[in-house]
Amino acid sequence: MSASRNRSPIECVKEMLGGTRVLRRRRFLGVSSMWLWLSPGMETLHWSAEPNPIDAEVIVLNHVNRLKATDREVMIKSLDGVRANFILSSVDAAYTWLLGLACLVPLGASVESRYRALQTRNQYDPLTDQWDGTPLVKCKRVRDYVLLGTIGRGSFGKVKIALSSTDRQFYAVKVLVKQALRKQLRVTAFEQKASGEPSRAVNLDDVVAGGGDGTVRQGGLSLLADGSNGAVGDSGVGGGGSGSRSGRGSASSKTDELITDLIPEIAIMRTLHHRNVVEFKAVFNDESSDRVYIVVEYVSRGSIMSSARLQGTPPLTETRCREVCRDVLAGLAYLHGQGVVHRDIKPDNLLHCADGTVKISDFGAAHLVRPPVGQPQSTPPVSMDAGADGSGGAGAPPAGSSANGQPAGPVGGSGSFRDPTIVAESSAHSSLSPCAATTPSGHRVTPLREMVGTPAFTAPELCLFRRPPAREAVAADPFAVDMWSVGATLFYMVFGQAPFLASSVYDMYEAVCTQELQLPSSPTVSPCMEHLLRRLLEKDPSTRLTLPEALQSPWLVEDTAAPEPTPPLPILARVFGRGDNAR
Ligand SMILES: Nc1ncnc2c1ncn2[C@@H]1O[C@H](COP(=O)(O)OP(=O)(O)OP(=O)(O)O)[C@@H](O)[C@H]1O
Repeated sequence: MSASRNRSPIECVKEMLGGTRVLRRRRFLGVSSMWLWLSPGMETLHWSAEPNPIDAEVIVLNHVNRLKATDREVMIKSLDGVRANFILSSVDAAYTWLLGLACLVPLGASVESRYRALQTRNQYDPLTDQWDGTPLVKCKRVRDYVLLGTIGRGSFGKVKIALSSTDRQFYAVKVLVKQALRKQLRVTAFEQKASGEPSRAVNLDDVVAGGGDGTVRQGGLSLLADGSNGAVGDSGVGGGGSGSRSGRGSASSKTDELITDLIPEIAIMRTLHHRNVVEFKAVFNDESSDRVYIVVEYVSRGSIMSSARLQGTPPLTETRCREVCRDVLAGLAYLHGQGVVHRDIKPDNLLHCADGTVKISDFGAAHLVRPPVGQPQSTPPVSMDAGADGSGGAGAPPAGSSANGQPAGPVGGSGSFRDPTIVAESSAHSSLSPCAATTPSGHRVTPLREMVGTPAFTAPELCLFRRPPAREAVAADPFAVDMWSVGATLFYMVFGQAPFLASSVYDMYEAVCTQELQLPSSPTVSPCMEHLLRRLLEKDPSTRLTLPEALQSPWLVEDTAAPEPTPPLPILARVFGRGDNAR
């Protein structure tokens, strides 16, 4: 029996969300290659020859009255008169799509398969399905999210795909192991002290470890922040959703506030809303398993590339690099406008949706250097150099914090809790609590820690051994570090290798700081792209291309001015019947 026959419908649906390359049969013109994918809400099927399509064709699955698979071909027909035939890469793939689609079309639709009767489609409920042989009811739950398979691994833990039992959509859940976080926050505390930032990290060790003061570990799951508007109750973690309700006292609430506020990834992500930035959904603190769960939008095609190897990765075409670069710069323009430096832009942290849109992910190294544009500063500025002896700066507490360095109440923008179990809400207006400082020009910034991000993509001014000049450079334009990373990422995408190669982390930092940039001879890139790469990878941040300049670079805009001719997409409805391809 082939692999796909063992797949549950929900696994087929997950594959359809990521999309696949297909040949589309056209009556007179043979076949044409295109991308086929399921919408995140699982209501419509789309196909297009182009990534980022504005004219993708669509079938509303609720209108489908016939599905048929024969060998590698899947035929879909709808009551609207739309009919489409797709040839998949294998018989298995065709069966996977048929089985997935069969769950999503009306029960009255006829579903024909040469291979097997599709009994499972009657009254299909994904929550009664199984994942990898385990019934969903037995899978671990985090509140309403049923944790399914692992889709990625990072330094703090795994990233899981999860199904929400409320809206029945997929999400990505980042599982942070508090032990790893605690180590990181200790480092942060040390760095804050070394850099003269007023350190709030005095409580972190106890807080993140849970139970450090003997009162916070109460064996329950709490929602720390969410991105929705609905009221939220408390429930637990466990098989079948029978979690225990935790009686959370003030110590636990305080723990939650501190975790939400002090894990920068959470504090920053919950304020962000942009089509090129992965959307935050919720965060839970599980006191019993020593984990924090961050729920975010599921980006179904995953990373655009893995940079696990420094060289030898198959490169992307220059055209695809341009599309990715446009999306990344649009996302970064938004982030920088919000006062956020990402600091870990690399191919692995750029995720692509089924329709080809690229989203910036992983805010684990992100830093808020100033309030969003247009938002008043809420604390008196502190001199960048103040407190270099570790005394905690000029004595001004961070925004939103009390004099003793504890967060002062809710950190959500509304300033009040909707529900006692919600510690803070996702809000575009949330005020974070950075430790502030001012540049000589009066621009308020937060000192940036050195040695963040990934060495091959890290800007020279963040390299540890160049500390004294680097600090000035970072203060002058803290956002320039992201522009370097965009340059290094673009280099990696087009050449399949990092701009500087080295055999150790130290050598890599040295190469980044001192080695001259050499472009490989193959593949050849356009002069405009070469110019952009060289300008982004300028070692001196004061002469490096800025984001507004990059957005105007000829390489990026040339294609907009004169788009490559693309043949109009054939609309099968015109061939086979009445068309209804409007989105
Ligand atoms: N929202 C998402 N949708 C789909 N896949 C995701 C999502 N978030 C993360 N992933 C996958 O998980 C991998 C690891 O995620 P992430 O980079 O957030 O973890 P991390 O611990 O921050 O990693 P790092 O060690 O690079 O800091 C990503 O490279 C990606 O493949």
